[in-house]
Amino acid sequence: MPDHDLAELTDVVHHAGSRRILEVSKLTLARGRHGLLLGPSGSGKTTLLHALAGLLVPDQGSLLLLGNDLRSIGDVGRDRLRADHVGIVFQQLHLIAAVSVADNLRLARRLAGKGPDEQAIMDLLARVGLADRAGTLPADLSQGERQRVAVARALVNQPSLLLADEPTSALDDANCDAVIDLLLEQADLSGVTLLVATHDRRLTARLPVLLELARPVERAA
Ligand SMILES: Nc1ncnc2c1ncn2[C@@H]1O[C@H](COP(=O)(O)OP(=O)(O)OP(=O)(O)O)[C@@H](O)[C@H]1O
Repeated sequence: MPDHDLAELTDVVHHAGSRRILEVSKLTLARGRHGLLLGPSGSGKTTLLHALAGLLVPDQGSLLLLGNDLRSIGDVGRDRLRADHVGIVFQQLHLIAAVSVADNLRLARRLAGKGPDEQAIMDLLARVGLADRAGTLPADLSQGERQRVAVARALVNQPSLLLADEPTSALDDANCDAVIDLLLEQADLSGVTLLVATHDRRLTARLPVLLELARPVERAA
C-alpha cells in the first residue's frame, strides 16, 4: 500500500444552513499515531468524524482519506472507502436491537460487502470479553458490554482508522480508564489508528491532542 497519511484535511469548512459549524485549517492523521480530537459540546467534533468517514461532504476544503479525495469519488466511492477502511463507535452506539451480538458483527460484514468470517467474529468477541454473549440481544447487556460490542463491530471489517465519538463523557474515572484501555488495546491488536472525539479532558492524560476545536461562539462568522 502506498505510504501516504491516513487522512489529511486542509481548509475544511462546513455549514448547517447559514451557521458555520466546522472549521479546520489543517489536520493530518498518521498511521499508528492515536490521538484526540478535543472540543466543547457543539464545536463540530461529530461533524468532523462524519466527514472523515465520508458520511458527509464538507462545503469547502480538501479531505483526503488514504490518498483518496473524498470530495471527488462520489457516494459509492465514499461508501466503499468507509466499508474498507473506517470503523466507527458512535456516541449512541447504534447497535441493531433486533438481532444478537454476533449478528450485529455479521451484519456489519455484509453491509461492507464482505463474506461471513465466523472465526474472526468469535475471536473479536472473545477479545472484548463477550465470547459467551454472542447469542444475546443488545438489550440484555449492560451499557459497558454494549460499548464492547460496538468496539468489536467497528473492528470487524479490519479498518485502517477507528473513530470513537465521546466514548467516556458519561463515565466515572474508573470506567473512563477502562474504556480508553479497551479502545487502545483493541486498536493496537488490530493494527488500527484510533481517533477519539471528546470534550472529556481526562483523556488528555492518555492520548495526545491532535486537534482542538474552538467553541462555536469563538469562531469567526
Ligand atoms: N444537521 C444539522 N442541522 C443543523 N445544525 C447542526 C446539524 N448538525 C450539527 N449541527 C450543529 O452544528 C454544531 C456542531 O455539531 P456537532 O454534533 O458536530 O458538535 P459536537 O462537538 O460533536 O457536539 P457534542 O459534543 O455535543 O456531541 C452544533 O451546534 C449542532 O447543533
